[in-house]
Amino acid sequence: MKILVLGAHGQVGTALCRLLTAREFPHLGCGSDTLDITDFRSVEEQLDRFKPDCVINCELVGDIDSAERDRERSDKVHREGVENLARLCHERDIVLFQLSTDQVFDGTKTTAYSESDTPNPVNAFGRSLWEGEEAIRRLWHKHIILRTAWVFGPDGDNVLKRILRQASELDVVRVPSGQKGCPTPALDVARVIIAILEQVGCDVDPPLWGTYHYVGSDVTDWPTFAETVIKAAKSFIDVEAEQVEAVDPATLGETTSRPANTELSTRKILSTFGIKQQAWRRGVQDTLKALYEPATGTGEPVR
Ligand SMILES: NC(=O)C1=CN([C@@H]2O[C@H](COP(=O)(O)OP(=O)(O)OC[C@H]3O[C@@H](n4cnc5c(N)ncnc54)[C@H](OP(=O)(O)O)[C@@H]3O)[C@@H](O)[C@H]2O)C=CC1
Ligand SMILES: Cc1cn([C@H]2C[C@H](O)[C@@H](COP(=O)(O)OP(=O)(O)O[C@H]3O[C@@H](C)C(=O)[C@@H](O)[C@H]3O)O2)c(=O)[nH]c1=O
Repeated sequence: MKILVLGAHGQVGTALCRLLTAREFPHLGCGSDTLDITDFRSVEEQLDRFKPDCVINCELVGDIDSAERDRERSDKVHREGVENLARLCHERDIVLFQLSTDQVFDGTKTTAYSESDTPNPVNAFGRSLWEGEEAIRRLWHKHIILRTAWVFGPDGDNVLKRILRQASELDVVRVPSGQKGCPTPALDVARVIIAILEQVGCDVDPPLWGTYHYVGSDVTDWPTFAETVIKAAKSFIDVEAEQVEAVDPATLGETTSRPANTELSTRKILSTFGIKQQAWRRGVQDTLKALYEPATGTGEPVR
């Protein structure tokens, strides 16, 4: 199977390309410098040049606050770009693997969201990704939409790295209160993508196309995540921070509302593909090793 990875220089894209190389999958990774998803002509040309069997879209523009400030940009990448991609994949019979987000849900549920729960995004970011998902469902049945959340890892920028920066400089690490979710190591997302691809590539009957959730176990909040990171980091670096404080998100510069609870259920991915959730705490250890012991960290921890 020949694979085209879009967003190849991001957290998930980097981990994925590394794994694809290690497992000898023929693939091509493109960053925004080589392929801008909003340049419809270039996307078409690249598909016709490389002729992939599968496109994995790991693109993401900005974050939740920047998507709110520049809705047009967010719509262009997450909705229009994805819609175009789905149309082109349909025309060429290419499997489309799209990553999506917990932010499609409104957070009012008190238990975990399953794939059959109806999305109701509360911010522009979640809305544009949800509309991108819907375009795929409308246009091309040979797709996998994989929703994940709170992604962290050694590559790119993320909350874990922000916490480490604060912890090495300040006495108190401040993180947002009032949000529950499931942190997910980027490397685990990459492994899950490959595990799914290996199975959908086998022409199983009934077909396994559709929407799935994968997140790390178990559900937590930012203060608990920060405490875990700081405790683990003490084995690797000098840590100043003695305390984690949960604060009003607005005081950290958050200008956009986030859902209060985005716990995602992973029952469907387990029952369909046999993919088990991994503990995010393990991912914290692995990430710290990859950051501070790069010579011993292979990027693919042994489980
Ligand atoms: N990060 C998270 O917490 C979560 C992520 N996800 C999903 O996982 C996926 C990967 O996320 P993650 O790896 O963290 O994202 P990153 O922000 O780390 O990487 C996204 C990549 O997308 C590329 N990109 C942005 N705009 C364009 C464009 N117009 N054309 C082509 N490429 C573009 C950027 O490329 P370049 O660097 O070359 O500019 C960037 O490297 C996303 O689809 C996202 O929806 C879901 C839930 C949570
Ligand atoms: C800038 C800053 C933010 N924060 C807060 C803001 C936010 O509530 C939390 C997480 O920040 P993030 O940058 O991950 O962004 P945020 O945009 O909240 O997170 C989301 O990203 C998108 C892509 C998703 O799909 C979600 O699953 C989720 O991971 O950290 C700090 O604690 N310290 C800081 O210095």
